[in-house]
Amino acid sequence: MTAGPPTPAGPAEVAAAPDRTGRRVVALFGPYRRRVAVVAVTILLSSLLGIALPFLTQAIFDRALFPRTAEGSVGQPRIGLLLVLVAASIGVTLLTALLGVAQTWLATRLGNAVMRDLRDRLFAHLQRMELAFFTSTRTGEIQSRLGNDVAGVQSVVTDTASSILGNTVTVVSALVAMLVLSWRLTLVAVVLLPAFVLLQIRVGRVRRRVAGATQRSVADMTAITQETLSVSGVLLAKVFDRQQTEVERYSAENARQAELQVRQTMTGQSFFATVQAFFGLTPALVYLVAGLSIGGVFLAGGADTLTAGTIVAFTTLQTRLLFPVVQLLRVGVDVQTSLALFERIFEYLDLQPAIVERPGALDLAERDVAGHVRFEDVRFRYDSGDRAGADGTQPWTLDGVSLDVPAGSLVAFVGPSGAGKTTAAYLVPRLYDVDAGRVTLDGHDVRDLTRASLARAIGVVTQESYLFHASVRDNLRYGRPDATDAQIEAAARAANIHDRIERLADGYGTTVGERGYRLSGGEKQRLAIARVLLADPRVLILDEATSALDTASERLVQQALEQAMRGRTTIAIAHRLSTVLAADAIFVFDRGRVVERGAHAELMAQGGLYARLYAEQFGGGTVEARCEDGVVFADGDVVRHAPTREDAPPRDRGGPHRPLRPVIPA
Ligand SMILES: Nc1ncnc2c1ncn2[C@@H]1O[C@H](COP(=O)(O)OP(=O)(O)OP(=O)(O)O)[C@@H](O)[C@H]1O
Repeated sequence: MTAGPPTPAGPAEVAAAPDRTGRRVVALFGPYRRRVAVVAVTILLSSLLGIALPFLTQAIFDRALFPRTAEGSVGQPRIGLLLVLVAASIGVTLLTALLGVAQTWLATRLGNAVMRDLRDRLFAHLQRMELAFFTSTRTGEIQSRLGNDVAGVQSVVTDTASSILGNTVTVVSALVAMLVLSWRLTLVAVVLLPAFVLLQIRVGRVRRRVAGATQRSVADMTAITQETLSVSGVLLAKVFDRQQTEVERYSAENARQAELQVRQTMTGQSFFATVQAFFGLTPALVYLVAGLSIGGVFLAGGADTLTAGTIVAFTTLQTRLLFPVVQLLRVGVDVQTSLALFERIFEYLDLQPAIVERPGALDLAERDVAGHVRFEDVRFRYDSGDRAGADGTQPWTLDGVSLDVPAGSLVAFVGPSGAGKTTAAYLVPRLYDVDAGRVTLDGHDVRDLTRASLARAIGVVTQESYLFHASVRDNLRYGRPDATDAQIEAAARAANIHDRIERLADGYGTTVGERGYRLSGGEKQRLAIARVLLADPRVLILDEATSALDTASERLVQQALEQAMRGRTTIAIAHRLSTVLAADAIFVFDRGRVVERGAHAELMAQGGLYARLYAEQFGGGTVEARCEDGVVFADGDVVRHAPTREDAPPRDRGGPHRPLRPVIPA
């Protein structure tokens, strides 16, 4: 079974392995070891310089400003030494600032390189995922992981490493310096630190859980926005007057998210306030303990070392400790929070694409492809969660389909809606893979061919013609990137769209697609046909669906298709009379099986399902195609639906009146 999204490990499963996630995050920096080393050295240098300052301060106080004489009293200030020490302090401060700039530059570049790799990897990985993954995942969810989740870890990746390193070095060196100055005072200053670290780990865990929920809510909101604010979504909401419902749906999720954001931000705030308060109060405690020990009340023996300079230097160091300690505790929490986001990103990176190229796959040269397609006892089912049968298995969507499409022939797939025609056609370019049996191209199992050679050999024109937000020219060139302007124009002429393009404001340079010029369904389809003509595949898969076309462009599309089919193997999911009449073979699908096969006349003679469909869908040979706005008759007449009321008499457009049958989508 290849269809359906491969299931990633559930959140609980992933959450159980934070170490593994952490290791994977560290591994992201792997390719940049040298840059990491350079950043580490600059951080080390600037932290050490930072620690040098309090010692200079101590020297300024004890040796330059208030030097002790041999007798133990305070002597005259030593101006020469004072100048040297002040100059050194200024030098150290300036150097630290310069190093800070360099360090920020290096660390930002490093972090952004890692982020760039992560986004590239994720995007490339998603491109490799099979169609089934996208049909079963909300677009907004995918966009949110690539956008919001990756953006959410950005600051952690760009800042955390240097923050952890820088602050750790500062904390450790400050502690060492404080111990050198006075181990007794150091004890007072750090007595609660271990408790804070333990608490921080707990806070981080809670924050991580909240962050996971927040990101899921962000993804839900992106999905709602994407679904409802797209052109189709807005159109649907307007025609059913459901805009208020959509507003309420958005609003409910929005409220949930706002609450989660507040919870996420507030988790641990009181903890951080406590830490801050403790460190803020410590200098006072230090003065007290120092005073008591100098007075001999407390910490006997401390008086010798506790000079004014030492106490000033010590409290300077201790205040300097506050910021990095709080930063480290915060970073610890941030890292845990970001693990929740990383888990969501890795979850996608861990998805195994179900349809991949076999090692040593055959690269069929374009000129060697004849275009002979065969289905051999093919079985396939979607992993859609549809109701299973009594034996627990889902019914087959295609159940033992065998058929032969000789090179250069035109075959038509017909059958009731949902019979499996599109599914069968999609197995040829490997949009899905068979579960049993095989599909071959010129005798090679399609799974043994390289993706590139298969894509070169097979062209697909789907019901919905998708255009990118780009110029007409670039959209057409998607079919053959090296096509010349002359080739593009020739393809457009063959697809009956050249004249229309010429009438657009900027001709071939006009932007179409997503937010570009709105082309009609028929025009888009003709552009899609021109695109496939440019690619010039040996095999053409064609979903003819005419129900989305208007009668005016139907004839133009039909002519374009005739061009496209010429000289290549064509598998048409047929909705036109002319196609079934011209087909070398017709395969009639019903509930996943081919129930009838043969040319039109043979099938009519059998008087089975085809004969019935022919009577219904093609009006027994009078209807060429049923379109969005009416019916095109075989003799070229067009009858449109009444524009407003269903029961109004049909308007005649250039032909004799005929009773209008309801449009039956095939
Ligand atoms: N992505 C999917 N996931 C799950 N089930 C699907 C998916 N696509 C199609 N199906 C189901 O598979 C069956 C065959 O669908 P298919 O689109 O191949 O039919 P069809 O004959 O081409 O119909 P139509 O003429 O209406 O396009 C249907 O029951 C359909 O609901």
